[in-house]
Amino acid sequence: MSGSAPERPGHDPEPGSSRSAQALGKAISKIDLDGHDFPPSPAPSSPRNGKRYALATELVYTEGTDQYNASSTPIYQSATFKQTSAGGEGAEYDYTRSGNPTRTHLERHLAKIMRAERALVVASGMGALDVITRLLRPGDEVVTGDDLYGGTNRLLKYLATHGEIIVHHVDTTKPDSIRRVLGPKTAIVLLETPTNPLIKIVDIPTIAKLAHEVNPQVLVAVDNTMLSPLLQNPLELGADIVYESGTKYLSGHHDLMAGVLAVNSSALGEKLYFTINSSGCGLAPFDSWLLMRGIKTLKVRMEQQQSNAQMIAEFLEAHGFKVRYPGLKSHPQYELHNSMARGAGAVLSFETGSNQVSERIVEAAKLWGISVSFGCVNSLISMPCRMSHASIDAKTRQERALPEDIIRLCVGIEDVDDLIDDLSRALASAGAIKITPDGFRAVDRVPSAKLDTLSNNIF
Ligand SMILES: Cc1ncc(COP(=O)(O)O)c(C=O)c1O
Ligand SMILES: N[C@@H](CCSC[C@H](N)C(=O)O)C(=O)O
Repeated sequence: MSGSAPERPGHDPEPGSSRSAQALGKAISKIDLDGHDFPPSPAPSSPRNGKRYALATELVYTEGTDQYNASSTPIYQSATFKQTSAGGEGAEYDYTRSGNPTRTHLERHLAKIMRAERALVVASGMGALDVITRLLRPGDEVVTGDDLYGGTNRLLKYLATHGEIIVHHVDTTKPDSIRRVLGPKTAIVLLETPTNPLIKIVDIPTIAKLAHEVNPQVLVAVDNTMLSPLLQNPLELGADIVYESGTKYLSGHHDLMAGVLAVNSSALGEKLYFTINSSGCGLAPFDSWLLMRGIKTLKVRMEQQQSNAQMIAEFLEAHGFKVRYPGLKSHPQYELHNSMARGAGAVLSFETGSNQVSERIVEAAKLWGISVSFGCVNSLISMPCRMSHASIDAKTRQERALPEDIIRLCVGIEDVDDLIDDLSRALASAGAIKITPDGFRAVDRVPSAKLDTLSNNIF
């Protein structure tokens, strides 16, 4: 029999028939068979051109230029690169401080996932902030928050003391308090959101717009360490520079230190690169390789950490603790956070009303390691005022209403029931809970006057 098969409603054309070929042709006309719409990976220049894969795919998909097609980009553990001519013309690399193939591969991969024109990697998160602050000149002003990572506060204090930089610490949850200090001398507005450790949310789009209106030269820099590019893209919210501690979620295993910077202006990217090359803080080849490896599992790690964190936050809140976590509807800036981010992250904090009780909880926990930092696959517990934020003096901590008893939980990927059991045991043995007919409740040690002050102060 010749000719096409008769059309039968509800049935697919027979495979191999010309009708089936037509249907296939129609379907695949929508498919970019040669992949022309997709940028190579890592994208060499502007990853914003053309079609993009979903982030989950982009995180793991990379193509290198390795001569043996190595699946994992090799570690170019070499300080120098031989040149083919005395003038070194045409050579991409000469010296690892200036550039290294493993680092370049990582930077291009990061530019793609951070939706940036250019990404740069340095030796630590503080190194990244240091590179940004080298843009400042004596007399310049920086506007920043009153709840900041301790190390950030320390570097800014150093610059104020030794670098003739004027630093304004204001409540960045209130754009009006930023407006009041913005002026012609403002060079950088430096934001953290959620803040570490009070988990306050800062409105990046409103503040960026405001700062650029008052002074178009202002650079809005956002520390995105608490969320990572998986959950928030500050460049798309109006920031000029985003930086992160790669020591945290991006690497995920607490086995390296790294800092990441990303921008959408090539001129700004060149300035930052100039400082990195001049000061020699570029990330080493081995750490670049290790960070590249960590990034591939960012999504699976972060999703598990975040879902564990949500359950732990709800557990603590349900038992009467005052919990700070943007995944809780009780967070006063829940809506604002969700307007900017795709998730709440995995860092939360809570108070007990007593330094001694907090100390006992931290020391009684077993699965929760007593450690600074966050973003690791293991769960961590800490008292910020004694640990990560100890470099902020006690008087300043008090002025900024940083509760001394605050406990920070940085949730890992373990089984959530094990984490909750371990925490419950620690709460019980520290005397932080009392038995009730329905189970247990937090012992209320917070004086009501203090609670009023706290609720006026966002919480
Ligand atoms: C929010 C935040 N930003 C920056 C840093 C600095 O990163 P690093 O320790 O990699 O220098 C940290 C922690 O150290 C941090 O918590
Ligand atoms: N001793 C260190 C403390 C690092 S804190 C690391 C991390 N940002 C956190 O918030 O836990 C220092 O003085 O910097």
